[in-house]
Amino acid sequence: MIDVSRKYIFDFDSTLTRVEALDILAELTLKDNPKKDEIIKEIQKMTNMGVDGEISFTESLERRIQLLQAHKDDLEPLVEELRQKISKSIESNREFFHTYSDDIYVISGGFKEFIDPIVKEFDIPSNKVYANTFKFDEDGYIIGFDEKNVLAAHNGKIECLKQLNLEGEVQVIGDGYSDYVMREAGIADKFFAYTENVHREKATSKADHIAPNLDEFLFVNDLPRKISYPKNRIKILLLENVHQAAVDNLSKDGFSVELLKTSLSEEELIERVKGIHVLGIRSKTQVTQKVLDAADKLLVVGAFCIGTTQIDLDACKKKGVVVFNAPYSNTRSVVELAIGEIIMLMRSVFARSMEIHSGQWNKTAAHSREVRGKKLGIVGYGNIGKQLSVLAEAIGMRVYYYDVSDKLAMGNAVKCNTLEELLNVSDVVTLHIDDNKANYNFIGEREIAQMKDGAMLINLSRGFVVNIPALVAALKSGKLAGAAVDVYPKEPGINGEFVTELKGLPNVILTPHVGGSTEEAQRDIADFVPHKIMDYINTGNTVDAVNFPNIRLPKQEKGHRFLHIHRNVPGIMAKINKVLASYEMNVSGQYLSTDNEVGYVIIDLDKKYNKEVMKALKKIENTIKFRVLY
Ligand SMILES: NC(=O)C1=CN([C@@H]2O[C@H](COP(=O)(O)OP(=O)(O)OC[C@H]3O[C@@H](n4cnc5c(N)ncnc54)[C@H](O)[C@@H]3O)[C@@H](O)[C@H]2O)C=CC1
Ligand SMILES: O=C(O)C(=O)COP(=O)(O)O
Repeated sequence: MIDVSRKYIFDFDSTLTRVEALDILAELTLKDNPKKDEIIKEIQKMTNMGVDGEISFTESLERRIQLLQAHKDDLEPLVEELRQKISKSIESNREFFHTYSDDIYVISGGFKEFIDPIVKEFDIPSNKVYANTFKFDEDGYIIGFDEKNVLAAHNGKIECLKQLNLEGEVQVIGDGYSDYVMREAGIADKFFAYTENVHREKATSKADHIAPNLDEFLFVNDLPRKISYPKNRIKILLLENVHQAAVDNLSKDGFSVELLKTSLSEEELIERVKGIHVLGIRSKTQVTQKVLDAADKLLVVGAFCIGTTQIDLDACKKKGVVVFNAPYSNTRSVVELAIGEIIMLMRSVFARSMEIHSGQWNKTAAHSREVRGKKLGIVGYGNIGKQLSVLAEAIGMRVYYYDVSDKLAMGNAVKCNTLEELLNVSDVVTLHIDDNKANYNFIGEREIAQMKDGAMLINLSRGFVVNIPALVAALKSGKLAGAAVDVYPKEPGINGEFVTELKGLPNVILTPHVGGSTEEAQRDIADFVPHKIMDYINTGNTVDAVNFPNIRLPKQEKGHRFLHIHRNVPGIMAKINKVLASYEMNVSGQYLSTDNEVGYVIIDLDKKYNKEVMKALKKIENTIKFRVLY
C-alpha cells in the first residue's frame, strides 16, 4: 500500500488553509482604514488574477504588498488567525502528514514567515517549505519581497520543483492554475485540483483528479485517512423541490447533492437511482420494488414529509435501506389550513368571493354561519387531529373525534366509539387519518349518507381516502353544503394542468396538496430529515427510522465501527461473534436491535484490525449490508 518513492507537493493558501493569507493580513492591517473593504477587494482581485495566471504572479505580488501596508508585528497575529483557519479535512488528517512527513513538500507563492510556523505543526519542517520571503524597511514595514527567489517569478513553481530534483512519482495538490503549471511542464506526474475552499474552473478543468477534500485525495491514493469513504463520494438525489436548506445542510457536511424540482416516474427513477446512496422525496415519488432493485448503492430514503406509503417500506428493509420522515414539521401547517377552511366554508366566503370576482355584489347572510358552538368531527386523532382539536376548541367549536386506536381526549373533546356516531353529529367533518392503503375509499356514498344534511367535508389527508364521485354527487344534490379538498386520488408530479370532477362546484375549496407547504414547515423539514440522514451515514444511528430497528449509539471517539445489517435468522449473532473472535478483534462495544425480519448490529473496535475480517463478515450467510466507519 505504501509507495515510498511518491512525493506530495502541497500548495498553502486556500489548500492547507481555508483562506489566502494576504487577505487575512490585509484584514488585520487595514482594520482602521476607512477604505478597508475597497482595498481588500482589490487585493483579492490581484490574488485571483495571479493564481489564475491572468497577470504575472510577480506583478500580482507587488501590487498586493503595496496595498497591504503591513508591519513585522502584524505577522504574529496573522499566524494566530491562520491556525484557526486550517482546512477542515487537512486538520482531521494530521496522521497522514505525520506518517508521510519525509515525502511532503510545500511549494507556495506565499511567504515563509507565516507558512513555516503553520506547517511545522503538521510535521513539515522549514527546509521542506519553498516560498517567498518579505523585505522590511528599517522600521519593520513590509516593503517588498526577495526578487531573487524563483517563486517570486511568474510560473516560479516550475523552476522551484525542477531544482528540487525529486525522485519517484510527484503529485501536486493545489487550488490554482499556478499549481497545475508544474504538471503542464511535465515535472509533476499528477495534479489534484483541491476544491475544499475555492473552486477555480481554470484549475479543475485541467486536473487529473478533482479533490473536494483531503479525504478524496487520500482515498484515491489508498493512504491512511480519518474517514473510510470520502463523503463527496456519497451521492444524494433530492426530488420534488425540497427546501434549499436541505441541500445546504448536506453539502456542508461534504456530500455530493443534486436537487430536482419535480418528482420522477418509476422508469425515470430506475434510471436515476443507480449509484445514488441517499434519495430524498416528498409525497409524490413512488419508491417501488423495481426502483429498489435498480438502486445498487442506496443506504437511506428520506421522506421530506409525514406520509411514507409512497415508499415500499418492507422492500426497503429487506434491502437494508433505512427510511426516515419528518413526523411533526408540517403538522401545524395542516392544522392552520383546516381551521381557515372550516371558517371559510361555514361563511361561504369562497362563493361570495367568486361572485365579486365576476362583478356581482351579493350582500347576504344566507348560508353564512359562525363556527362558535358548531360541532367539528375529527377523524384520525393523531398529531394533526389532536392539535386541530385544541385550536378548534379555542375558537368555540365543540369537538368530537374518532380514531381506530385509543386516544386521550384533548380539552373537552368527546370521543366517538364509531365513525357513524361522529358522522351523525358533526357540522363539519375533517379527515386526518394516516396514509395507510387500508383507508382507500374510507368515505364513500354510505358514509356521506350518514352525515348531517348540509354538513361540510374537509380532506387534508390522502386523495384515495374519499370517493370523489360520491362527494361530487352529494355536493350537487345539496346533501353536503360544502367541501375543502387538498389531496386527490391522482396528483401530477409537476406543476401544470390539472382536472378534477370537483372543478366548478359551489362552496368547494380546492388546493393543490399544499397542506404542508408553508415556508416554516419546509424549512423545518430541511433541517430535520438531513440531520437524521447524516446521523445514520456518519454514525449508524437509526433513531426515528420508520422501517428499521431503532438504535441510539454512543459517540464513537476513537477506533472503528462496523455496521452489520442481516436477516434475523437463528444463530447469526453467534456467527458474527465467531468471526470477530477468530480475528482476535478487541470489541469495545456491541449494540444490537432486531425486529421480526432484520437485525442491526453495531460493533465498536479498538484501533487496529485485520482488513480480512471485513470480507469474512460480509460473507456470513444472510448478511444484507455491511459498512465500516473509521
Ligand atoms: N395535505 C398535506 O399536505 C398533508 C397531509 N398529511 C396527511 O395527514 C395524515 C395524518 O398525519 P398525522 O396526524 O401526522 O398522522 P398520525 O399517524 O399522527 O395520525 C393518524 C391517525 O389516524 C388514525 N387512523 C388511521 N386510520 C384510521 C381509520 N381508518 N379510522 C380512524 N382513525 C384512523 C391513526 O390511528 C392515527 O391516530 C398523514 O398520514 C398524511 O397522509 C400530512 C401532512 C401534510
Ligand atoms: O407530509 C405529508 O404527508 C404530506 O402530504 C405533504 O406532502 P408534500 O411534502 O407536500 O408532498
